Amino acid sequence: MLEDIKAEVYAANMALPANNLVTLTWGNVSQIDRESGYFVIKPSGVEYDKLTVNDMVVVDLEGKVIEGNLRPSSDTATHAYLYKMWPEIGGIVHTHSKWAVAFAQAGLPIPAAGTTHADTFYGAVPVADRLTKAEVDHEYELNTGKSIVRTFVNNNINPIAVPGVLTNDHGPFTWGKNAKEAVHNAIVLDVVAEMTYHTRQLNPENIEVPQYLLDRHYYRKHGPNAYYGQR
Ligand SMILES: O=C(CO)[C@@H](O)[C@H](O)COP(=O)(O)O
Repeated sequence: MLEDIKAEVYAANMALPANNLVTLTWGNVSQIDRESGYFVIKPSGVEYDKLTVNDMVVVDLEGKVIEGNLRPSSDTATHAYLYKMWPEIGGIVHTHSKWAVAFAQAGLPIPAAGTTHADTFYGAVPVADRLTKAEVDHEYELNTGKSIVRTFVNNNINPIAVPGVLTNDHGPFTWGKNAKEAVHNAIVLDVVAEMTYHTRQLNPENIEVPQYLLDRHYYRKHGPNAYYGQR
């Protein structure tokens, strides 16, 4: 099982540069095996063109390395916290995709400006609170995870309906049932960030998609009555 997940996580990590979501060694993808409680994540700081499936690191939810010779991603504690708090997610992606990072650095959420957004995110993609100096100085990555969950709890946002967030001053995290779906959501997030930036330039008065259209487009793809694509 973990060998299969290693292959999926490796492929998902390689999809980040392939889709222009990262530069250099930025970003990371993981996927959890809920039976064992272990998750597989990319190693820290390894160039993507040098990465191999055997470099993937298996860690437990405390971040302890279970299998692998390399240090796991520096964001491992963020992934672990999200897996602990949200048992229904199976894969997590962090990128530095440029349009989403622009919104994150501006401290702005990405509003649901159209159906492209609504297909994947049932509402605005929120921006988490700026971390305090104390949160950065001590357990930064864990506190990044806590800021994400706090944002969803305090704003009553369902993380399954809105599978992404902008960490303030930093960049996007997305998630899904597995690593592949989390990468899909990361791709959509950056596309809609760029679209929304231009939409706001053209007509800031017309930025929010009406609720009835948000409902139609989201539930066309999600939920028991979904009819998008093939069975
Ligand atoms: O946010 C950052 C750097 O600003 C990190 O998330 C890097 O983007 C990836 O780190 P590793 O996963 O290679 O440790």
